[in-house]
Amino acid sequence: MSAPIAILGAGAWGTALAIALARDDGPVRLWARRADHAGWLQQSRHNDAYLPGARLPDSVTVTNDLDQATNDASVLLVVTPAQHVAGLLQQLKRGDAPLLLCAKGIERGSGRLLTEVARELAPSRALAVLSGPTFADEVAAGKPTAVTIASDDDPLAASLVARIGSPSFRPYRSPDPIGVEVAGACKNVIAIACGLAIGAGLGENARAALLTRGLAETTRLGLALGGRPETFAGLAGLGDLALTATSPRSRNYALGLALGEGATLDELMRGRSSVVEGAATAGAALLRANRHSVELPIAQAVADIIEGRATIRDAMRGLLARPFKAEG
Ligand SMILES: NC(=O)C1=CN([C@@H]2O[C@H](COP(=O)(O)OP(=O)(O)OC[C@H]3O[C@@H](n4cnc5c(N)ncnc54)[C@H](O)[C@@H]3O)[C@@H](O)[C@H]2O)C=CC1
Ligand SMILES: O=C(CO)COP(=O)(O)O
Repeated sequence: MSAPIAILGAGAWGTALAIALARDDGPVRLWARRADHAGWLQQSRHNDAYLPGARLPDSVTVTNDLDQATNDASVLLVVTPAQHVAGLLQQLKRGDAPLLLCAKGIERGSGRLLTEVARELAPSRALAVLSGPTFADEVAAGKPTAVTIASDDDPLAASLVARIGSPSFRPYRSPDPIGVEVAGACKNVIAIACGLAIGAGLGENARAALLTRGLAETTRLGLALGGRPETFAGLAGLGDLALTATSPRSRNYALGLALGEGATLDELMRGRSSVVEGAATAGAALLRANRHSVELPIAQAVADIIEGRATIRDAMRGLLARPFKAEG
């Protein structure tokens, strides 16, 4: 029997990962923040609030007790929204089980990548990052999916691939956690921009241009932070962008689409429980990029719209008025 895997966060993605990783030979523990939610999940085996239609296998135990979830676990998957990762890590006891960071975002206010947050708050633990084109409902349904697992520690990445991989959930190893993180965080911002373009009637040419130039600016930021160029053409880069920035099933793209069609951010966020990571990451990515003198025009436009500094029309006009330059 393998050691338990702990999945910290019982939203759509944590639930889908629990289902994908459940095996007869190794228990999975799923930690939910709220006791009532944990109790309901454990009893009903369904997560109607975040992933309707999926069923938790019997080898998954749900708890809201963090110590119980993490005790003796071989690895802790961190699957809360990015802005809550620091809060979660602060509650973790010291330990040496590695962290596999599965959230996609950059910390608002500090501009920190999640590996940087984890290095500061959980210094005793080895780190890896999981990212890629992964709609949670498809993973939960066992549809074929490929992801990147990246770590500076190659034996750790290899052991995670061996434990997590299956014919329908195929992890590829990468030595570039920084590139993978930057790609996964920024694709949400670019997806908002692509939704905005379609919602505002600018057309599919405009969306393709935003997607491509969005990947170029993401790559610039990633390289400035120490990432590798090939990562941005991989699953966590182009792969996830192709999925998220073209599908109304993406929450980020759908937010942009609705804003472009005239809804207000207030209307779209009011009473909402599911996360739209790109809304917070747009400003956080800019903050980080400014420190490295990297220009992110598309993220700037998205942040200006989301943070109320520009109308969609003015922000898009600003992008179109930029000087012509060499591609790259
Ligand atoms: N849903 C998806 O298809 C995928 C999501 N992700 C990433 O996984 C992360 C989690 O997303 P989802 O599971 O989709 O979220 P979700 O929108 O389904 O659920 C939100 C989750 O956040 C939790 N939460 C709210 N406030 C919190 C707090 N203060 N502290 C801790 N947790 C809190 C809620 O309890 C809930 O579990 C995000 O970074 C997302 O980008 C990555 C790949 C796929
Ligand atoms: O990260 C995702 C797919 O890879 C999910 O995207 P959304 O958060 O935009 O729904």
